[in-house]
Amino acid sequence: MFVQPIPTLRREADTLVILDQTLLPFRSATVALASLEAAADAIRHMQVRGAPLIGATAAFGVALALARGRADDAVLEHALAVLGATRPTAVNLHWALARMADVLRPLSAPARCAAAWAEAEAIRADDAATCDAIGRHGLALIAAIAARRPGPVRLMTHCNAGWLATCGAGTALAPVYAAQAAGIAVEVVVSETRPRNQGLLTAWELRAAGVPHTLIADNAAGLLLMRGEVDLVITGADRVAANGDAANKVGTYLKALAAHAAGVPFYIAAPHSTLDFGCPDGRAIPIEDRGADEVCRIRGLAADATIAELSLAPPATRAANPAFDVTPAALIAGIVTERGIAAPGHLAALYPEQAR
Ligand SMILES: CSC[C@@H](O)[C@@H](O)C(=O)COP(=O)(O)O
Repeated sequence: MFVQPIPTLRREADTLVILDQTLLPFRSATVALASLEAAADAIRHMQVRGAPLIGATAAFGVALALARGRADDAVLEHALAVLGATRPTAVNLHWALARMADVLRPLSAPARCAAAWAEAEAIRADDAATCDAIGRHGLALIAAIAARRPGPVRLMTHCNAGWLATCGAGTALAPVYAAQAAGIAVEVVVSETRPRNQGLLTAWELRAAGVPHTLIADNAAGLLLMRGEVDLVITGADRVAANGDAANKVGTYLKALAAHAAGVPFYIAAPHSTLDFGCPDGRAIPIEDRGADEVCRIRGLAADATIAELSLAPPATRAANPAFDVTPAALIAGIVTERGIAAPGHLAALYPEQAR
């Protein structure tokens, strides 16, 4: 089982201790969240991020709400509503809250608090096990390429779908860590992922794990794919529709298009909590619009080692910031799940109970 070098979240007494991802890759620090509002803010402001981790944090957010006073219906429903409105695209958020609601609604108020902590912890543990299973299935893709030719397998990814985004090994990076454990050489091409630069988080975790990697500007991905410098692309997802269309961090679609044109297989790695059979196709997936500030400003480490923010654009520049895009199923070679790899249109066969 993959062990996170620093837990992305953990319960400590009646608080939730998270690794604050807004400080990475510059500084690694944890923060203790003690209330519903603190948990909701941590999700909104991306102190925690990545679809599975957002879901787990929301589950613990419900426990925090119930631990702070009365655990009656009004408190529970308020917590579910506040957390449910934090970020719109990752369906894991709604999946986790629905799981909490199913367990907690039938209980009496006095029984709810302990049950909420227990269920949140179960969601955390399930996610860790799920990531390991995704790693095992994705490893087969990497091993097949390694068996065909000498040299390291060259894998491209986008955003951060590693351990930082989950409670375990990650989704897209779980096969990379599994390959490393199996002694198969892998090199990862990491795209920067403007505007929030989650690719820098990927570079940070790969560096710590000793996995060779190269950071590229997002716009360099097409050239590398066209030149045959990449063997396969694997990204995570925030929501996969019933037909296999997959929403992920903005820029994923362009990589899938370029991979398709270059004949390079493009895979999505996603757990059951990311599958939304209620969405018939990608057009029904809500796309988060974040503030223009994220496009017009940039954070970095200043010469005095403080984290500094700089303006990139002239004042009052109008900027749009759609945070996700949708890759059509036709561009996806397969979806790597904890139950195996499915062709995008065949997810229901792997998850009949969810598809019903
Ligand atoms: C295992 S995480 C998969 C996705 O959640 C990830 O690729 C992504 O898009 C994260 O977006 P973020 O905005 O950083 O939460």
